[in-house]
Amino acid sequence: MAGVSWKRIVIKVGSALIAPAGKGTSTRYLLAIARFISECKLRGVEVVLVSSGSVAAGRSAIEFTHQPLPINVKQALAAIGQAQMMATWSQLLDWPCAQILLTHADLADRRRYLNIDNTLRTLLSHGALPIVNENDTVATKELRVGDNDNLAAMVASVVEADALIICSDVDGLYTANPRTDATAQLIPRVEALTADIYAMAGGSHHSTGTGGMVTKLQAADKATAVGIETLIINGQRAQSFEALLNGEAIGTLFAARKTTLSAKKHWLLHSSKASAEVWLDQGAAQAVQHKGASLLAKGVSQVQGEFDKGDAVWLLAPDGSKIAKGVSQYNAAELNKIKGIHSDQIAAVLGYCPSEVAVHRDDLVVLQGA
Ligand SMILES: Nc1ncnc2c1ncn2[C@@H]1O[C@H](COP(=O)(O)OP(=O)(O)O)[C@@H](O)[C@H]1O
Ligand SMILES: N[C@@H](CCC(=O)OP(=O)(O)O)C(=O)O
Repeated sequence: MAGVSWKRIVIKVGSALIAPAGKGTSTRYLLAIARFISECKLRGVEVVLVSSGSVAAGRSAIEFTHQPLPINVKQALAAIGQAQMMATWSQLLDWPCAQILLTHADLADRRRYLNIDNTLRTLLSHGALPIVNENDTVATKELRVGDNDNLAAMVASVVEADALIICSDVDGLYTANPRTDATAQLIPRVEALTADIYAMAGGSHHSTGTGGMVTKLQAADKATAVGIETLIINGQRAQSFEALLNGEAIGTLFAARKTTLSAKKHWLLHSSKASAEVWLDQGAAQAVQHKGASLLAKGVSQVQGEFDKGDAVWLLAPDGSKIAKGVSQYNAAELNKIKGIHSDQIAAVLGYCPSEVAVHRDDLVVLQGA
């Protein structure tokens, strides 16, 4: 394990640690985490904290009996609790704490993404501690990441962290949910996020948690894919942090994969939002998947969903499997008109031809295993 030889880390802290009683905030577990953060910073490691807990913190102010909480109520509680959660961290840390609230829409927009990147790096270079959470009060279903495990992986990718440390209320990934299966065994190291590994993960057992182990595996998948090693540790134990500082093995370590993707392609793959689908004919699917080719309008057989020029879209093989994600040079209506035709006929059909290709190879990522 790399221990404190890391240069930059992202630490994600779940609601169960911030609000062990299910509401309000408590320093019970945060004290050891704050000490760990301070020790890392003193040793020259840059730290970004992704902290959940605004909804749970807000619950101390207003009592709601409905379960699950309606979305508008969660948004109201987040608005109350975010300030309380930030204040609790600020009390425990001798460093300037900077609040960063993000939605998926912010990360999916290339310009906003670059601004987020700049702000985070500026804060780090000035010794501040960025504390990131989802902007729950403004995020609708379509705009949100939905859970802070995946958000933390995206943030780790933005700042090109060496490690993502997910602090939860369980020792790591077990072969099954240890709360329901007494025979479950802790897995100390995972080399690849296979279907067998995903099959081990269950949901959360408490009402403040989002996603349980499933979203932690998704986060590990995202982070390790871009070369960031990921750890799930028990943030309720102070010993977890002592072990990390001593470079001892703890929790579950997900080994980083070797990556050759550019930063732009990382963004495209993990942060850009794509919902529309562009279906390819067999020849185009082969060329995109195996020959590093751009997608020409001629190879497009069907366009499903709405998108603008510059939006990310999924590229599908004739059997409907997703083979790549790319930025379209045309909006959905235009691509529908020019699908199946040669590039030199685009101007005749549309009256203009801003691009010879529908998706340029530089703006396209082929999915691994596709
Ligand atoms: N295979 C598994 N190994 C470990 N924990 C699991 C597993 N499957 C489900 N879980 C559950 O996931 C929980 C942690 O996720 P969650 O409650 O969302 O925490 P957090 O608030 O830290 O994000 C554990 O407490 C456990 O109940
Ligand atoms: N953004 C939400 C937390 C969402 C979330 O992922 O919670 P958790 O599973 O406890 O990390 C909040 O601040 O309450």
